[in-house]
Amino acid sequence: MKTEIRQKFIVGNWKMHTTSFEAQQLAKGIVDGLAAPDHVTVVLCPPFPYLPIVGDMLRGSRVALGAQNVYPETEGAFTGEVSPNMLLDLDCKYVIVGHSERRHKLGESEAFINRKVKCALDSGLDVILCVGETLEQRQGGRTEAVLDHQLSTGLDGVSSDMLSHLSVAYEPVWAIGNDEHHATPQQAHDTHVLIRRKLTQILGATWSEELSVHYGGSVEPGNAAAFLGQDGIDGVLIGGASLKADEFLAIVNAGICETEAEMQTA
Ligand SMILES: O=C[C@H](O)COP(=O)(O)O
Repeated sequence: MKTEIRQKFIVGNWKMHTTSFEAQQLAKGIVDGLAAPDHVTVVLCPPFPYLPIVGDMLRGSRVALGAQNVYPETEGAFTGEVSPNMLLDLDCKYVIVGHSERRHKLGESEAFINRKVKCALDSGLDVILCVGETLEQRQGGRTEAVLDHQLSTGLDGVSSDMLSHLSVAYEPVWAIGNDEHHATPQQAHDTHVLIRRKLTQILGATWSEELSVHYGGSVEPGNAAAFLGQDGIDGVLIGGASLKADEFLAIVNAGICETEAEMQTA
């Protein structure tokens, strides 16, 4: 049985997928099919160019708009970058920071990710900070040390009055979009325990209990309930399965069922 009930999050990260038409249709399919009650937060993170189109589709619905990245300055000579204010101007509420694809494919450093976390929070965005170890790090027994470092540096200097706008997503790099290696719900749970312990050290017990910690890595309709049913997993960050409205909605429904089951046993 879960020890507490935190708001469930179901976040779709479309990564660098869809055309403008597909983005519009996908958002429409999700809005039309959604029956999420208040205790489930649903967020869609389309590519930057499609934020306005998707934002239009989400207006008046229960689905929030999020971005996949942000630059840690409010404005200036930063060719090709997008500021927190621009995201807010497009009605974004959330932003993903420190996704493993940006850490490993685009070389983002811990210090840069920390600047993004603080700038986005200070600007008024809600931040989803991603952390996770590579397969090599896991096999080398370094998972806990890697997560400790990512959390300590990522959250360095974040003031406590901003913490209600922060959540953490655990995404083992080896389990993302990977047909060969999948994390089991038990592995995800065990690592969430490590993360919660580290959050307690950094933020104190009260904030650690308040903060939502999500799981991401090959979540799909068939396994979503097993992940969402784990004690300490408060939501899921979905890549591939968020690109089909029916699959994404099935995962949202798994979140609704898990939360209602928890409410009955609380
Ligand atoms: O942001 C989402 C994660 O990278 C998970 O992606 P995936 O569901 O395709 O494994």
